[in-house]
Amino acid sequence: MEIQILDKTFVPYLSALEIDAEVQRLAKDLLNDYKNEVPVFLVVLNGAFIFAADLMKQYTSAAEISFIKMASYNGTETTGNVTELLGLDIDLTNKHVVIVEDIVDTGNTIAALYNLVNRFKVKSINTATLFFKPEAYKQTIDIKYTGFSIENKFIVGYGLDYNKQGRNLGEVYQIK
Ligand SMILES: O=P(O)(O)OC[C@H]1O[C@H](OP(=O)(O)OP(=O)(O)O)[C@H](O)[C@@H]1O
Ligand SMILES: Nc1nc2[nH]cnc2c(=O)[nH]1
Repeated sequence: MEIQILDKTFVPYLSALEIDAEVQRLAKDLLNDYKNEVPVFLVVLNGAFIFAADLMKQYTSAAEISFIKMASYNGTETTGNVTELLGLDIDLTNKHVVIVEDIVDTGNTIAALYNLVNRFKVKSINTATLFFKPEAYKQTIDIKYTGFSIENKFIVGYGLDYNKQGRNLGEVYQIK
């Protein structure tokens, strides 16, 4: 069923079951690749909060979890200007870092995060994102753990907002 958020209409795109299956697959891949390490999951607020909670519950091995708040979107458009709103509170030296994002779109946010994380001498850095928009991506950084590769249309739900609303939807909707 269509939904209305503020001035925009959205149509159902991915069900809670489909999302859950993909989160499970990503957790399995991460568990397999980091089985001999204690990775630091760096969760990018706000959008990644639901994905990160579900992913971390299924990452049943030793890990550190920390948060950073970045923002660049205003409505459905990127401002192209990524700002750090809540900084890093841990030392990443010698750590295996996994950035946890809800969505990689233009890649501006990921590029800014890699610059920030690479200020430390980290052992490795990778990204786990639930959504990836290949047609919008402008960076060369490899996104190793990708859930859904989606078309270049605005989505909401499961943590992702439209003008601050819609984050609490359990399913994902696409703009009509
Ligand atoms: O690849 P990009 O074009 O940079 O887009 C991706 C970013 O956009 C969203 O954040 P937003 O700036 O909307 O902040 P939010 O997480 O607080 O919603 C999303 O959570 C990513 O961090
Ligand atoms: N809510 C939302 N935020 C985004 N940030 C970058 N792309 C998107 C998108 O499609 N939806």
